[in-house]
Amino acid sequence: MTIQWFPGHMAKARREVTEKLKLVDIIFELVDARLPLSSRNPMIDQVIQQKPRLIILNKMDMADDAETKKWIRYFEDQGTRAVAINSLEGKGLQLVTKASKEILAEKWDRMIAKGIKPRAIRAMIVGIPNVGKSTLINRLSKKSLAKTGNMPGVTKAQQWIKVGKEIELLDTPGILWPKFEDPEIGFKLAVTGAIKDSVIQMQELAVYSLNFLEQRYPERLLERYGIEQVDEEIVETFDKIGKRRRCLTNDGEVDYEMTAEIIVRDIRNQHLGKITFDYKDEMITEDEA
Ligand SMILES: Nc1nc2c(ncn2[C@@H]2O[C@H](COP(=O)(O)OP(=O)(O)OP(=O)(O)O)[C@@H](O)[C@H]2O)c(=O)[nH]1
Repeated sequence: MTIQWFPGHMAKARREVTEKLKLVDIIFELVDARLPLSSRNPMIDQVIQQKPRLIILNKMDMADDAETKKWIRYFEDQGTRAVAINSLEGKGLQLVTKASKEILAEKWDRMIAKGIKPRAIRAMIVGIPNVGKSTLINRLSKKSLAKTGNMPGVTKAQQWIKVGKEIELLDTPGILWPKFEDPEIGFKLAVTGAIKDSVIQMQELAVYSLNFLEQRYPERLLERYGIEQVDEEIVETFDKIGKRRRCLTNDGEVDYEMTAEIIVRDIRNQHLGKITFDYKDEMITEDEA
């Protein structure tokens, strides 16, 4: 699957994030809990440099809980704090405040030791499209609608949202882009809805998804579609699902496009349960390779 991306947009987005970097104490890097690596911008480390960072695995309600735990451990082993939340329902938001305070505790202590009055922690959300940035900002701003004024000394007006007493969040997130060139990542982004369907080849995506489910969640696949076993050739399983779902053309042949759409929709609507598409073991093997 080839998906276009635009280096011009990428450079502009990067510039915007870099400009705002100096306004904040910490970056909230929002990722999709179903794709904790594939939904990251591959240049993120260079973009945010040494700025303290909290990785927020959003949409935890859609990801495999056991895998989410492993991912949090993975990031923390690498020296970056990580928390899992559900922005839609506002679950886990207190972890964001707690972790931010812990990450910045030493810096704040140093400020206090120098006689500087402690102030709210300033933060900015960055993440790829569709990862839930606006939902999180809305959710946090609902808790406290009061917005602070523009920051003095900043030419461009920045709106800050107060999150409790302890955090001030920039009201516009930084948008970064995923790594589109890798077809595997393209499929993962597509099946989780991060890429518009109009640029996706649905049948290819459904075949990728079936192969993935066969490897990782075979029992769910069999149960959902009432099939006894997955065939060696995934196309045959595809065929069976089409027949089961009565996705047929006027001549009684399986309508592959319709079947593909059903499979992808079922995954997105969680009819196959909570699924994580990035696996820590697979990623570690890649890293080590
Ligand atoms: N299930 C679930 N859905 C979520 C969660 N957070 C966001 N969403 C949904 O994900 C979709 C994208 O959310 P947005 O907040 O628009 O994402 P964004 O990162 O601001 O997207 P862009 O504006 O494209 O950059 C929406 O349909 C949200 O309702 C979550 O924690 N759980």
